Amino acid sequence: MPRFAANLTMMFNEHAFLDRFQAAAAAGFTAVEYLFPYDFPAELIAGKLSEAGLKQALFNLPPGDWAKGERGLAALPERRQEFRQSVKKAIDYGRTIGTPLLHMMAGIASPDDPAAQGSYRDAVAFAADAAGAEGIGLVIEPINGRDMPGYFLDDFDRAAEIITSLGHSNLKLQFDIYHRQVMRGDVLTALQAMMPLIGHIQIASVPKRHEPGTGELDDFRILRELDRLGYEGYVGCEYRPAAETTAGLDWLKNL
Ligand SMILES: O=C(O)[C@H](O)C(=O)CO
Ligand SMILES: [Mg+2]
Repeated sequence: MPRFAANLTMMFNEHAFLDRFQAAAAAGFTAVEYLFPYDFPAELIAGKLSEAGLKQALFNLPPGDWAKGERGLAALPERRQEFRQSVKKAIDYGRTIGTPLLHMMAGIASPDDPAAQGSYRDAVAFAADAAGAEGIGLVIEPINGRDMPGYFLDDFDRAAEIITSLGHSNLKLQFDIYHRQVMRGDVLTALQAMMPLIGHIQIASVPKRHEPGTGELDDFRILRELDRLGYEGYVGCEYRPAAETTAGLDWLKNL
């Protein structure tokens, strides 16, 4: 079975964020991911990882003003300077925390807008170069429009084309099984076809985004397929527990 990373933004919400590291370790996780560490000093996050004996799998670049509905800056040409500062901040955090991957969100913009398209491609190249210079990988993730209306990167094939055409060795796809099923289905075929491009995978049940094994997909068959396909990255558990987090972990114990 693949290596799993607890998503501390979605899971263990019974605890304050900084206490979730120990809670995840106590529940048997060896790695974590989360959206944003920026409310805390990077050194404090690094200390929590070390105390809990956890590996960092991934976190996101700053998204702009999340509370105001911003979901990334890369496709917003008027925000180029702020975007470039966000890349530096994420890399500074990544250097201190020790993450192998950073996820760059695209932003709320029309995928048909040529200015947004140009801004996004330039941003991906800039961020991949900057992260690569530090030995860090960059992933981009198609996100479905039901959960995130107006999100620029709303198509797996377009994400694959950007990755392939830009050709950065550290630029990979974040394949969220939940989003794939909501957007397009055809999960196993897409995983097989895109495996050379995939740097990170996430899982949650569809449609409720709860624990794997509680939705319309045979999540456990998909996880076995990842083994067969030779996937060696992490699977991020980016799901909202249906009830108390540890009470919902039988799916992991019974794998
Ligand atoms: O929502 C998701 O699936 C993404 O993984 C993310 O990082 C932004 O919410
Ligand atoms: Mg995701």
